[in-house]
Amino acid sequence: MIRLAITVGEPAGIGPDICLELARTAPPGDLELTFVGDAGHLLGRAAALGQAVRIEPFDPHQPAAAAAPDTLRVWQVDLPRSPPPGRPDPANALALLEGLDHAVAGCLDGRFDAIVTAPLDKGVICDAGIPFSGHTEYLAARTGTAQVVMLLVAGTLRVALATTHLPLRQVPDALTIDGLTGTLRILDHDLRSRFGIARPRIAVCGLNPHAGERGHLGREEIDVIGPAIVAGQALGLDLAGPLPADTLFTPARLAPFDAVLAMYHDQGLPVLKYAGFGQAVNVTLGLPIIRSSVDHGTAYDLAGSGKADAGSLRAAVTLAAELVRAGR
Ligand SMILES: NC(=O)c1ccc[n+]([C@@H]2O[C@H](COP(=O)([O-])OP(=O)(O)OC[C@H]3O[C@@H](n4cnc5c(N)ncnc54)[C@H](O)[C@@H]3O)[C@@H](O)[C@H]2O)c1
Ligand SMILES: N[C@H](C(=O)O)[C@H](O)COP(=O)(O)O
Repeated sequence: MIRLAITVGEPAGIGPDICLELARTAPPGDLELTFVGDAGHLLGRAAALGQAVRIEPFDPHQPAAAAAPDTLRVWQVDLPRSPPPGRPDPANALALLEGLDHAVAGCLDGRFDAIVTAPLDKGVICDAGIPFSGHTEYLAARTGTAQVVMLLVAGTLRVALATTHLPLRQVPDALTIDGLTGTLRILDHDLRSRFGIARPRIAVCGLNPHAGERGHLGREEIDVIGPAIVAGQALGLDLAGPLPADTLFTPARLAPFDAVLAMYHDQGLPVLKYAGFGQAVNVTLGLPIIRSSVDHGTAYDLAGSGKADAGSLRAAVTLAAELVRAGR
C-alpha cells in the first residue's frame, strides 16, 4: 500500500474542487489517499458543485486502505473561516500551514509515504504576516534541509530551477558557484536515485541573452555558471553549458538531455508549462521526504465552477506513487 497525504491548499481556490474530483473515482487499489483540510469546507464545495461525497475521518491507527469512490478520508484541520470561492482570507493562513506541518510530520514518522500538495496563495499567507515564498522553501525549512531543488516534469521534459521564488532583481546575486554546484549535485543524485536514470545528462542554461556573448552581455556565465559546471564535472556529473536558453529550449537541442537547469523561475517554467500545463508535476528534490505538487495555482476564476481540470493533481499523485515504489 502507498499512503499519500494530500493537502487541500487555499480553500478559496480550486484545491477543494480538484481534491473532490480526485476522490470521485476510486484510486488504484494500492493507493491510500488522506486529504488534509477542513471536512466542512470540502462538503460545502461539494454541495456547490452538485457532488455527493462521504467524509471518513482519518484515523492514524487504522491499517492503510483505499477509500471507496466518492469518499474522502480527511485529516481534519479546522479553518477559522470557510471562504467563498475566489475570496481568500488571511485568517486561514496558520491553519493552512498547520495542515502542511501535519503532512510533513506524518511523512517523517512513517505514517505516510509522500505528500502531494494542492496550490496555496503565497501572498495570502504573507498578508497574514507570515513570510512565505512557497511550499518548496517552507518544506526545506520544516525538515531542516539546507538546500532543495524545484523540478517540474512534463513527459520527458524536466526543468529544474537554480533560484525559485525571488524577485528578478535579486537573481544574479543569488547565483553562486557553491550554490549552483550544490543544485547540480542534488539534481544528478535524485535523477539517479528517484527517477532511475543511470547517468543523467544535464543542460545548464546561461543567465544572460546568448549566454552572455563571451562576456559582452553579462559576466555571470564566465564568473559563476561556467566554474560551477567545471566543479560539477570534476565530481563526475555529465553537464553541458552554459547554453543560451532561447535555443536550448527547442526539441532538437533538448533531445540529448535528461534535464535542464534554468537559472530562474520564468526562464524555465513558461517553456515547461507551454509544453505540459495541466499534466505537469512539480517535485521537490533534496528533501528527506517525497513531495509532489500540481503545475498550476489557485485559479480563483474557476473555483467552485466545476471547470477546474484535476489532471495535474492526478499526475502528481501518480508520480509520487512511482517515486515511492522506486525507493522501496
Ligand atoms: N503549487 C502551488 O502552490 C502553486 C503553483 C502555482 C501558482 N500558485 C499560486 O497561485 C496563485 C495564482 O497564480 P496564477 O494566477 O499565476 O496561476 P494559476 O495557475 O492559478 O492560473 C493561471 C490560469 O490557468 C488557469 N488554470 C489554472 N489551473 C487550472 C486547472 N486546474 N484547470 C483549468 N484551468 C486552470 C486559470 O483559470 C488561469 O486562467 C498565486 O498566488 C501563485 O503563487 C501556487
Ligand atoms: N513555482 C511553482 C509554479 O510556478 O508552478 C509554484 O509557484 C509552486 O511552488 P511551491 O511548490 O514552492 O509552492
